[in-house]
Order: sequence, then C-alpha cells, then structure tokens
Amino acid sequence: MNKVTVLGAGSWGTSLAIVLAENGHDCLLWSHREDQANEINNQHTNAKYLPSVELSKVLKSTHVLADAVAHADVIVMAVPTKGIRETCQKMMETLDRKMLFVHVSKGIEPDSLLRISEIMREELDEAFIEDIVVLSGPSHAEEVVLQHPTTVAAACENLASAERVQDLFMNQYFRVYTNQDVIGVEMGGALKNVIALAAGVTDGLGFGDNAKAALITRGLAEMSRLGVKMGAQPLTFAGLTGMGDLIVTCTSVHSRNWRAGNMLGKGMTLQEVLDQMGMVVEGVRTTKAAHQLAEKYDVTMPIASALYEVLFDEQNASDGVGKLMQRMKKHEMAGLFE
Ligand SMILES: NC(=O)C1=CN([C@@H]2O[C@H](COP(=O)(O)OP(=O)(O)OC[C@H]3O[C@@H](n4cnc5c(N)ncnc54)[C@H](OP(=O)(O)O)[C@@H]3O)[C@@H](O)[C@H]2O)C=CC1
Ligand SMILES: O=C(CO)COP(=O)(O)O
Repeated sequence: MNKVTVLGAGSWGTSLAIVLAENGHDCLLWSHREDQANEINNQHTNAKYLPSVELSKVLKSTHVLADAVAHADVIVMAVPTKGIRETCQKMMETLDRKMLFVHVSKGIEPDSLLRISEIMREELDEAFIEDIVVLSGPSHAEEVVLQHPTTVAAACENLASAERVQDLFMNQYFRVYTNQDVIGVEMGGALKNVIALAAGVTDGLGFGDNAKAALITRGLAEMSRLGVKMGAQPLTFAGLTGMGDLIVTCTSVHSRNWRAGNMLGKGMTLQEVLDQMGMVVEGVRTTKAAHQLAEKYDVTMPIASALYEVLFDEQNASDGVGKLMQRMKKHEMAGLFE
C-alpha cells in the first residue's frame, strides 16, 4: 500500500483517485474548494464533475494543501495546465521531503512553451523531486469510473519510476504500459486536444467521416513533425498517447475538446462555448502554444494554424476548412522523411 495524494478534484483527478483507492492505496484527494472536499467526504459524490457516480467511501478529501502534501509518498498532479505552476508554487511552501510526482494533465503553456513536467521542474526544488512520471493515453474519466477497459502509458526516462507508477495504477480494467519517451508522450497528449477541437468543428459544420479521418491522420502527421523536431521518438505518436488518444478524443461525445469544437462549428463564439462548458478545454490554450511552437521550430502545422485563426483571429470556420483543402499540393510524407 502506498500513500498517494491526488491534487485536483475534477473529473480526471477524481476518477484516478477512485482507481488508486480501489487498488488498496491510502488515497487523499485535494480540492481547492472546501465545499467540494466536504461533499466528497460526506455525500461521497462529486456532482459537478462526475454526476451520478457514487464514490468509494474509503476515498477521503481535503481542501488544505499542507495536509494533502503531508499525507503523501506519491503526488498525482491532476489540475488543468493553467493551474500547474500556481499549484507547484503553493506546494513549495509545504514540501519538506523527496516525492515521486505523477502528472496526468495534457497541455503546453503558451508563451513559455513548456511541457507540464518542465513547468514542474521550474517551480519545484530539485531536492524534493524523486522523479516526474507522465501518465497519459486514451482514457475518458466517464468510462474509467464505469470500469471499462482502458489503456494508458506511464512515461519517465528512468524506467524504474515508470514501473512504480505502472504498479500503482494497474488493475483488471486499467492497463498501464511503460514508455521512456517523455517528450513524445507529453506532446502527443497535449496536441491531440488541438486536433480534437478541429474534429469537433468539422462535425459541427456538418461534414462526415471522411473529414474526421483526414483530421486524425493529417493531425497525427503534424503532431509527429513538431514532436520529432522537439526530440520525441517518431514511433511514440503511433502509440496510445498519440494515435490512441487522437482516436478517442476526436470521436467521443465525452471529449470536452470535441464538444467545444462542435459548438464552434455550429456558429457559437469561443466565449459562448467556454461559458457553456464549465470544464477545462485544454485545446484552446494549447492551440496558441502549438502555433507559437510551429513558428519557433519552423514546422508546418496547417490544422493547428487554421484552428488558431478560427479561435483567435475571427476566421470563419467554414472558410478555414476551405483554406486547408486548397493548400499547395504535397507528398503525403513531407516533413516526416527526407
Ligand atoms: N477528464 C478526462 O477524461 C481526462 C482529463 N485529462 C487531463 O486532466 C487534466 C484535468 O482535467 P479534468 O479533471 O478533466 O478537468 P475538469 O475541468 O473536470 O476539472 C478541473 C479541476 O481542477 C480544478 N482547478 C482549476 N484550476 C485550478 C487551480 N489553479 N488549482 C487547483 N485546482 C484547480 C477545478 O476546480 P473548479 O471547480 O474550481 O474550477 C476542477 O476541480 C487536464 O489537463 C485534462 O486534459 C487527462 C485524461 C482524461
Ligand atoms: O484526454 C482525454 C481522453 O484521453 C480527455 O479529453 P477531453 O479533455 O477532450 O475531454
């Protein structure tokens, strides 16, 4: 049994806390809201983020970060990308020993262009970091709580740390593979949200499966082009955290990114969409970051660029699709192989 704290009581943090508690670990879930921590402890529900789910009674919650940190040998970071830096800064006020950190968030910080593990290393004192392991893959919270078969990867350069996280989470419905390509796994998880937003847009515009298949495969090509330039292994993008997560996010009504894109395609403004979602849509900020990364690394990312114009430059979504289709003719493998 391990003592594990999950930071962030949204849909993913809560689902993973359930997995950990069911696996027999002493799991504490931190919410930054006192009323939500009380609801989890007293009603055993998290109505906003996992409606109609009865949480395990052994799962405890706190809103006091110092207590959450004091509890743990392992800390799982499950706050949205925009909250990672601030949560690490608050943790630094209370951390007093080395910990194994796991992060499960899928984003890139605009402007700094840092991946999550890089933000964590910037904010947390190296003396307190045993290792940082990324847990990522095709895994909607709504299906994990129903114990539907799910596969993910635990990635860390140090294989022993990845294997420790594999052992923490793995059970009969949650299968964890190890991987040592941290850049590839983080970039796949973040960039698939951009493509899923675009897939939602084409569905919202009324296009069909051909357009969806085009976005998934050409999306994978531009994700791989950028990731490889940043140091990722090309094959990682063909795995769970690349193609696997693209499929699940681009084709599922559970995906917040797909749903947000769908509303955009139907004509709503970005602000109207975000107001209606009430949950994190990571792909919006990551589209900005991807646009900046494409410039920095001189990589062609037509889908991310078209989406950037729709989100931030008032480009009409239908015209955006037209522009993508009328790009100069190309070799299918351009930019992937010499
Ligand atoms: N949902 C899923 O199926 C999966 C999600 N992920 C990733 O997990 C991460 C978290 O997503 P998810 O749980 O779905 O998001 P949700 O929108 O469901 O929940 C986000 C949670 O984080 C809290 N929060 C927001 N900002 C902060 C902050 N600054 N400090 C502390 N807590 C904060 C929110 O609180 P409040 O209510 O106050 O806003 C809420 O409890 C994302 O990066 C996502 O891509 C990965 C795999 C699957
Ligand atoms: O990452 C996810 C599934 O693997 C969740 O995707 P959304 O954030 O789009 O819901």
